[in-house]
Amino acid sequence: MKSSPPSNLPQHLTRDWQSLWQSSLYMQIPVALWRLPNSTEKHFIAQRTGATKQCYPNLAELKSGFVVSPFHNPELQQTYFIESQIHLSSLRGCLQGEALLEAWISEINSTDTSGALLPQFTENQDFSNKNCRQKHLDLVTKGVQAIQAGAFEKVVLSRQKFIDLPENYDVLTLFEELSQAYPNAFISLFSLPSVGVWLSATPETLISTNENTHTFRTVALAGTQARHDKPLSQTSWTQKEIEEQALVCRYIVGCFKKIRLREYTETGPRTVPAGNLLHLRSDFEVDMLDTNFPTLGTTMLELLHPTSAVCGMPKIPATAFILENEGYNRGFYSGFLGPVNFEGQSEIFVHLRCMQLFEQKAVLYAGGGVTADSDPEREWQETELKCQTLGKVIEKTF
Ligand SMILES: C=C(O[C@H]1C=CC=C(C(=O)O)[C@@H]1O)C(=O)O
Repeated sequence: MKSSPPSNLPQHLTRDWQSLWQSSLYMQIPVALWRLPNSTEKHFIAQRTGATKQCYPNLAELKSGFVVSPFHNPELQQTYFIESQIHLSSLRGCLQGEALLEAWISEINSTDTSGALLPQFTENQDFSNKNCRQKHLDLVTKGVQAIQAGAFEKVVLSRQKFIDLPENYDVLTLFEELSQAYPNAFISLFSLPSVGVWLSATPETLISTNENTHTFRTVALAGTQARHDKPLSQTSWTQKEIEEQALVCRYIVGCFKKIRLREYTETGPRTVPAGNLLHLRSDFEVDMLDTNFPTLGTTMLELLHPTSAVCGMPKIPATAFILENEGYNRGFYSGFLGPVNFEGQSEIFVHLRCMQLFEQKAVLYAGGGVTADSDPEREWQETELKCQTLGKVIEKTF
C-alpha cells in the first residue's frame, strides 16, 4: 500500500509503508494497521520500544494504542496492547513519534530486510482440509443434541479452513484490496512478534465510545444469508435466524441490566450487508453523560465479551462446550480488537472474517450460531460462505 506523502515530513520519510511493515516483521516490532468502516483514512502504528503488554483493557488508563484479545480471555487479563509510539495516517502524515520514525528509517536503510519472513506454519503438520466437512457436521449435530438436552439455548460453532498462498505474497496488497472491497467493514492487520500476524474484514462492532459526544454504541449481529440483488427491505429471514439474533439482543440488554442501566436506545433489527453476506443487526446507544457512566466502555467490554454472536447463551456452558468440542484453538478468531483512545475515541470490533497469515499459507476461521432447529449441512454451507468474504479477495489478488 502506498501512503499519501505526509505533508509535514521531509521527503525521505515519505516512503511507502511497505518497508516499515517488512522491517517490523524482520525486527520483531509490534505493529497494527487499520481502516475504520466508511472511512478512507488508513492508520499505521508501531511500538518501537518496550515489550508488548498483556493487561486488562481499562480504557480510562490505557494510552493510545491497539488492543487485541483472544476468544478465550477470562477476566480480559490476556488482552495484548500495542502502544502507539509512532502513528502514521494515510491522509495526515506522521501524527506521533517523528523522531522514532526517523531513527527507524535510518536503521532500515542500513539493514537488508529482504529476507523478512512471515511465521512458518507448524501447528498442523499436514495442513489439510481433509474431513473438515464431516467434522463440522458432527460438531453441529452434537451441539444440537446438547441444546435439545437442555445444556444451553444457543452455541456458536466454528472451524478453520487452510489456504495456500503464493511465495512472498504481499500482505499490504491484501489489506488494500480488502479495504476497497468492503468499505463498511473494519479492516485490520496486526503483527505481534512470537504471537502471530492476522488480517481481517469484520462487520461487527463490539463497543464504540466517543468522549467528545459522550456516546457508547454496541450492536447485536446475527443471522446470515448470501447477498442478493433485490432491495434490502425485501430480504426474508427464517424464524430460526430471527430468534438467533433476538438472543444476541437479549444478551446485550441482560448486560445493561446487570449494571442497572435503563436509559439506552435500541433500533432494529434491520438487514445489513457485510461483503458477500447479509446479517440482521440491532443498534444500541447510550449517552454516557446523561447516565453518569463515563466508564461504560470498559464495563461493557468486560460484560459483553464473548457475546452470544460468537459464543452462545448462557455463556458459561456454551464456552465450556466450545472449548471441549471444537477440537482446535480459536486463537484471536472471535476475540476482539481495535484502536483505543485516539482523539477521544475507542472502536473495538469482534474479530470475525479473519485469517492468520503464514509463509505461503493462511488459516481462515468461520462459525455460525447453532440453535435447536439448526441443520448441520446448512451450517457447513454458512461457514463456507463466510470464508468467501476473504477467499474471494485472495482469489482476485493472487
Ligand atoms: C461467528 C461468526 O459470525 C457471527 C456474526 C454474524 C452472524 C452469525 C451467524 O449468523 O451465525 C454469527 O453469530 C463468523 O463470522 O465466524
